[in-house]
Amino acid sequence: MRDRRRRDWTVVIPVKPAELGKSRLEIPGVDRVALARAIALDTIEAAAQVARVVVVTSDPTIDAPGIEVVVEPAPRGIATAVADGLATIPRDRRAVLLGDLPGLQPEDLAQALELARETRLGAVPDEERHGTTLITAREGDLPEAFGPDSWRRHLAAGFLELPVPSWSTLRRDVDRADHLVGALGPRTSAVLGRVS
Ligand SMILES: Nc1nc2c(ncn2[C@@H]2O[C@H](COP(=O)(O)OP(=O)(O)OP(=O)(O)O)[C@@H](O)[C@H]2O)c(=O)[nH]1
Ligand SMILES: C[C@H](OP(=O)(O)O)C(=O)O
Repeated sequence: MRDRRRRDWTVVIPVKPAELGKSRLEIPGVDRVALARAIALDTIEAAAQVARVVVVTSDPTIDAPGIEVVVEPAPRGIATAVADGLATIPRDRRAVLLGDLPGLQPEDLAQALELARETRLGAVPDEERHGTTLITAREGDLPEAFGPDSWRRHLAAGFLELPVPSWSTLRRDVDRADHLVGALGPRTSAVLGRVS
């Protein structure tokens, strides 16, 4: 029962083609394209353990068992990708998760989705509280505002902060090399030559 209740959320994850993704993540000796792909797949596979997952991408290598893929003809920006994904799912219990959380623990997403039942629009900031990693809508519109300084803009748009702990892995997005700390998913660890 508990598992069924969790999976009644649908999570849209937009993912740029790996060739273009994670452009700020140059690490000497590491294949950036492989790293970008691994980061996205670790995020997707963790999310798929606790929710229905719809990935929007134009990259055929971004796929995993049990997920649905909305094929983008070409990357046209995050807003268009999110809109394409949201258009394919029912208008209740839906969320958008960014695809750059390679240390995501499924339980942390499950906890946030449980908290999201208490508010119409919920959101989780990244550790620096500049960006946003997850937005949720219990029902109705989901007015995303991803992009630079998105946390401030999501709050202004009426999203309420979901009270996840400060140490939640949902808050640990990876944009720069110094963000690659702590436990990481198996694919990202393998590309970096670390033990997961
Ligand atoms: N499908 C799709 N996803 C996108 C697009 N633009 C951004 N994203 C995704 O949205 C999330 C946040 O994107 P960004 O921070 O802009 O890009 P990034 O690849 O993570 O990192 P940078 O290249 O360093 O900016 C990531 O999951 C991206 O893959 C797009 O045009 N199409
Ligand atoms: C898109 C952006 O994410 P970042 O560039 O930090 O991945 C955001 O937080 O809205």
